[in-house]
Parts: sequence; structure tokens; C-alpha cells
Amino acid sequence: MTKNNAVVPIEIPVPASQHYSYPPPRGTDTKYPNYKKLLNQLELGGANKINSWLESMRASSPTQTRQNSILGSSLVMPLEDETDEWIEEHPSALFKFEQIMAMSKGKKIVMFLDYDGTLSPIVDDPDRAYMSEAMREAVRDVAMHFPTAIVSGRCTDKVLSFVRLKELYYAGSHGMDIVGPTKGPKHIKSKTKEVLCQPASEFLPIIEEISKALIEKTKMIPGAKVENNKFCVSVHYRCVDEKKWDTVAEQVKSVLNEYPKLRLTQGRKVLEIRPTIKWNKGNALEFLLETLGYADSSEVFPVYIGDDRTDEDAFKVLCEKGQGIGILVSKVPKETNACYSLREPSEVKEFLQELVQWKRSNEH
Ligand SMILES: O=P(O)(O)OC[C@H]1O[C@H](O[C@H]2O[C@H](CO)[C@@H](O)[C@H](O)[C@H]2O)[C@H](O)[C@@H](O)[C@@H]1O
Repeated sequence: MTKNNAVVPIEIPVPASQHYSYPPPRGTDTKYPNYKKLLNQLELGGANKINSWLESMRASSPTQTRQNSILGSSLVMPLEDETDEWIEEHPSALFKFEQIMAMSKGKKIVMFLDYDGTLSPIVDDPDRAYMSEAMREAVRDVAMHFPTAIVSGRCTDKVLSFVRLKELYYAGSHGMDIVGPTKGPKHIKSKTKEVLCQPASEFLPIIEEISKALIEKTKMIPGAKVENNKFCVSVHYRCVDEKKWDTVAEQVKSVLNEYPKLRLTQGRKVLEIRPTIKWNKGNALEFLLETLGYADSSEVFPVYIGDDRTDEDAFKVLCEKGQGIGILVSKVPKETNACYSLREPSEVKEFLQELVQWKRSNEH
């Protein structure tokens, strides 16, 4: 096992036509350079010009076609052979299911699932991002067999109200609010809704304050929506006319300038304001593994499934630990530290169902 590889290479016979090198090589920094550069500009706080914010907001929403892009060819949808190449480098976790299970042999699988865009489809109204009953059943079944955590940018109570499963761990506010399960099978230790970790509790008043300021400053922008996620705040621009994205950027920037203890990150058509503390979904993953008794253990095989830029922090931890696998949910090629891909939530559901089936057929 090497530090840069998240998995132990295992040779499994596959037909020559489907033969990929394993572990799959990850995208290099030169592949999608502009996405990365633009997003970093914004998130590192180095962007003083609104143009940089705007470019970054567009870069995180790569939905333009080659014909209608206003940003130049490097930010448009990739060509077919670029997509093929990316899929070869990040093969479908469904297609490689047997291989993944072989890698986990003798280890304890622990599941980490992002919510929006992973368990529920992306929709215009964040308050209506429901998961299907079939998905809920799949997650419930997975949690019967493996310790399972939902890791989300949403506040814990909100994501809990969508998922409605008490047998899971929840790490809301990008991992800054972690609670344990209140019921479930024997691998679940805690039976009370115990707060396990809140590293940003001192920021509660300031988040409340900035949330109100952002509501005030964006209320005249049609379609803009502020969501208070308890330890962080989201400003949605999915429903804002693209011509007004600069206004969103200006207003958010003007408010954020007053709060040096807060910083900006980005998700899918959302600007996220959060404390400057070094805590992200990757730290939450490590914290949960430790809570489960798997700190520095080679006996564990974490599987993290997520679709968003903030999930990259968790993929990165797995890469650095040389443990388990990251699966990116995406229909389009993206710079990622994940090894595998799934195209959409329905494929996530299929993967979870296969996992349960595999576990049942391997039980003694
Ligand atoms: O970590 P996640 O669970 O993926 O949370 C990230 C953000 O997800 C939500 O926003 C996203 O989904 C919405 C509903 O489909 C969509 O309208 C929005 O454009 C997406 O960015 C959530 O509302 C945000 O607060 C989270 O930060």
C-alpha cells in the first residue's frame, strides 16, 4: 500500500476489452486546470475582484455546451473522448463492484454518504430535496449491515428530517455537528441522540448574525435564497438569472468582508460561508472512524460517496490514508481525488442495494 493510493492493488481477471490498470490513475492537475484555478482563487480568499468570483461561480456550474459558452473552450462541457478517458480513469463503481468487494475482503466496511446530489437529486428548491422511499430503504438496509454516516453541508436536523433514519450517524454543517444513532443493530453503540462533536460551537452567534445580514442584502435579487445551516450558511443562486450572478457575488462579498473569522467555499450553484477553523468533511470522516474504534486501523474499509466539491476533502483523506475508496457522483468529468464514479443518485441506490445483497450472500 502506498501513501498516494487509496487502495491495495488486486488483480482480478476481467475480459481484455474491460481491462483497466488498478488502482485507476487519478486525474492530473493539468487535466482541468481552469476549474481548479478559478475555484481556488475564490476559496482561498484571494479574489478581490468580482470578476474572479463570477468566473468561479460559473466554473462550479459547468453546464454550458461548446456552442453557448461565454467563458472560452476550457470551461465548457468536455468532448466525448475526454469523457471516455475520464471514465477509464474513474470507472463505474457498479461495473467494478466485484473488484471493490475483493479489496474490502477481511476488512470492516464503513459507509459515508453525502446527501444532496448523492441520495437525493438536485432540485431548484433546497427545501424540497426529498429522497425517494426506495433510496431510504436502501440506506436503511446498508445501515443494518455496516456502520453508516450521512455527511452533509446541511444542518444536522434538516438532513435528519429528510433521511428519517435513526440508525445512522449524522455529520451536518460540513461535519461541524456530529450526532450518533439512536437505534439500530449491534454495531451501533450509542442509543441516545448524543452530540459527539461540535468544533465550531463558538461561531453560532456570528453565523446567526451573518445569516440575517445575507438575507437582508440578497432579498432584492430574484431567486436568491439564504439557508442557515447552523454552523455555516448557504447562499443559493441556482434560481437567479445568470445576468444577476455578479450582484449575488457583490452582496455576499460585501457582507463577508465584515467577518474575518468566516470564509467562503463553493458547492453546486451555492456559496457557502463557514468558520475559518480547519475542519471539513475529511476531518468528520476521521473523527467518525475514531469513534467507531478504527483510528489508524488497517482493518477498516471506508467507502465515501459524494458529488460535491466539499466531498473532495473526504476523498483526499482516504487517498492520504491509503484506505478504502472514494466514489464521485457525476455525469461529467471533474477534477477529483475519488477513484470511482457513479452517474447519479439512482446508480448510488443500485450500488447500495448490491452491497446489501453481497453482504447477505456472504453471511455465514
Ligand atoms: O453536502 P451536501 O449534503 O451535498 O450539501 C451541500 C449543499 O446542498 C444543498 O444544496 C444543493 O442541493 C439543493 C437541492 O437539490 C440545490 O437546490 C442547490 O443548488 C445545491 O447546491 C443545500 O441546500 C446546501 O445548503 C448545502 O450546502
